[in-house]
Amino acid sequence: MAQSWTANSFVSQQGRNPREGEVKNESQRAIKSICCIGGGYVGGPSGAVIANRAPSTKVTVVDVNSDRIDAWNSTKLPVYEPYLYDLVAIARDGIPGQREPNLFFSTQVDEAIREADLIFVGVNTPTKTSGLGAGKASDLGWLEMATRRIARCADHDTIVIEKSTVPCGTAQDMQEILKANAKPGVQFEVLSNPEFLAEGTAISNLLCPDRVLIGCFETESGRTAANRLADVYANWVPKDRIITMNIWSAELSKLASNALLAQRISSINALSSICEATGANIEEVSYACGLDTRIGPKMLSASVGFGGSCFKKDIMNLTHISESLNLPEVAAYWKSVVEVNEYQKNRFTQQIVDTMHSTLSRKKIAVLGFAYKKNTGDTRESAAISVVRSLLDENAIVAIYDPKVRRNQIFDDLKLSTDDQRIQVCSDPYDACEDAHAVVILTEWDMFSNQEKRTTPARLGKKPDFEAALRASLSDTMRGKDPISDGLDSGYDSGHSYSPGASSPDLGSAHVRPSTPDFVVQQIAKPRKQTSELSEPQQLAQKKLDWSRVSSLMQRPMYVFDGRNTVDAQKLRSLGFHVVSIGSSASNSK
Ligand SMILES: NC(=O)c1ccc[n+]([C@@H]2O[C@H](COP(=O)([O-])OP(=O)(O)OC[C@H]3O[C@@H](n4cnc5c(N)ncnc54)[C@H](O)[C@@H]3O)[C@@H](O)[C@H]2O)c1
Ligand SMILES: O=c1ccn([C@@H]2O[C@H](COP(=O)(O)OP(=O)(O)O[C@H]3O[C@H](CO)[C@@H](O)[C@H](O)[C@H]3O)[C@@H](O)[C@H]2O)c(=O)[nH]1
Repeated sequence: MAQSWTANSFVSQQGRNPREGEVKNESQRAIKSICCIGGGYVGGPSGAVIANRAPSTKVTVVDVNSDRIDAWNSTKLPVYEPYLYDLVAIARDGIPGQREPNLFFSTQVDEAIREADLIFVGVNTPTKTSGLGAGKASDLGWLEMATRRIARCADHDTIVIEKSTVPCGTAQDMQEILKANAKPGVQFEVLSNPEFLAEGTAISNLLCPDRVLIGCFETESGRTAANRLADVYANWVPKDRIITMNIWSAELSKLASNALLAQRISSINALSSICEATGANIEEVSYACGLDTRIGPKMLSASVGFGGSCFKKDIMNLTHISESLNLPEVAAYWKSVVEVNEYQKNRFTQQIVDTMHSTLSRKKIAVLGFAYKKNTGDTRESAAISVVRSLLDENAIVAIYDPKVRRNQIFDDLKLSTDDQRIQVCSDPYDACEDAHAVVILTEWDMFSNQEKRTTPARLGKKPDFEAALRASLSDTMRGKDPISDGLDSGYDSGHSYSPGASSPDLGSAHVRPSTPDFVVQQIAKPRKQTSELSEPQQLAQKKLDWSRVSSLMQRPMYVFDGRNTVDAQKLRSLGFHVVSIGSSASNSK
């Protein structure tokens, strides 16, 4: 695979974004038709948001999986994501008298390719399970198939966007495949536009992204294509958040972001085991560390381990790339992030067994939550899969409740037949808890929490103004001089992320999530009024678990193992539960 690891980004080479000051020409005319290949967790929500924010553009999401497409065309979408249904309904069905439908879901892949000016390729790129690089490298088979299909079908110049997460150099490969197979006279320009949405908050992330990265080849046609894609995003994303850079930087930035995020979780999880072995409490440690603005509070919640389809896959891919570049120490560094995650899952199960008198044999364990995180029905790489498997190995009977994961999915993930008597999948959490010896919380669904707001960190007031504080501190010694305007060296470390005069960053809860912007709430308010239904997130919020009722149903002694620090342990202890939380010392658990 062709790779250019030394290429500098346009931003650093030119000292400015290359989009600045460029004049639009004919080849930059507005994009009229967009195709998203791959109608999964990325393609579906991305298509819905583009269609919603660019109502004069036709957006067609295509997939080879007809069940998925049927679901996108129904009222039961194939993925659960707060506010997704509302956005899909507006763009797919239109609003009488206000807007025409401009979002379509189809299996007619060739037709959608032919019609499109711009094609997002958001197909799956899972870790290879066999062959060279098995367990580490990405399987690029689906991406290559989609690329060849574009080359075969497109009959006019088309911009092809690599949306899937891929190793560096993949865009170059796509460009070569397209060029070699193009119809006469048809030109393609490949861009990298990695997606940073997190499931459960996809709509917020897509509507209000921290940044949009557009990587392009350093040619005139590359920059023109990047500008045209930037114009699509400019329908709703502020221009300063749309960053253009070289294509390899964009590809690597995606893997790098995930690796850095996962590394924080493995770091805090490694610290959680030190807390358990001492008298420290991980929530307090996480809060204290997160107040340092260089560290910040996000992605610092200790847990039973990270899951999801991305972190492990992308870090193993980075490991593989490092090995291929003969950088074994770098490979070992990133691999250790995944190893600590495995350790955390095993450690949690070990705690359950140790606490329950070293045997789970024939004991009923209620598992609350099976998805890899709240607000999604996705179970890919969920920590729950390995924990439940270990519980079964200990001969426990496991009753599972999750508000969004389908019954068959759970059996598939556990590789068990649906008539296996050791597993009960319950549609009611109280059925799962009835006669249980222990409750194990594996997903942080708000409905399991017994506290108003999850996690301890309180919002702090605005950070004191640096200049004012400096003036106040030095006024005595300066004898009338102004320490700032008179050029006193403050000794301030410019490496700090906090710069004098800048406003304080958000110091909210450890698992900070952006809220849905007002313009979405206004739009979705209309269909809701007609049906007077509650949105799905609202319905879920109303189903809060009654822990007193749970206590009346369980066997004695009652254990709660909180793998997500979701409950207020003190409150549960007052109801007679014995609570074991991640990262609290055993002496605090009684
Ligand atoms: N899930 C996330 O939160 C997330 C976030 C950012 C980036 N990503 C990346 O985005 C990509 C897609 O992820 P996902 O979670 O949406 O995957 P997914 O498995 O949910 O969806 C991929 C879809 O692509 C379809 N597909 C595969 N080959 C096709 C082809 N040739 N033509 C038409 N359809 C085809 C599949 O049938 C499937 O429905 C991956 O590279 C992933 O790493 C995922
Ligand atoms: O403080 C935290 C935050 C998260 N998690 C866990 O980490 C996993 C991943 O969480 P999150 O990052 O919120 O979800 P993903 O949907 O996997 O999103 C990640 O992976 C996507 C796919 O590449 C990227 O686009 C996103 O930016 C990146 O956050 C989940 O199991 C969480 O429960 C923790 O244990 N502690």
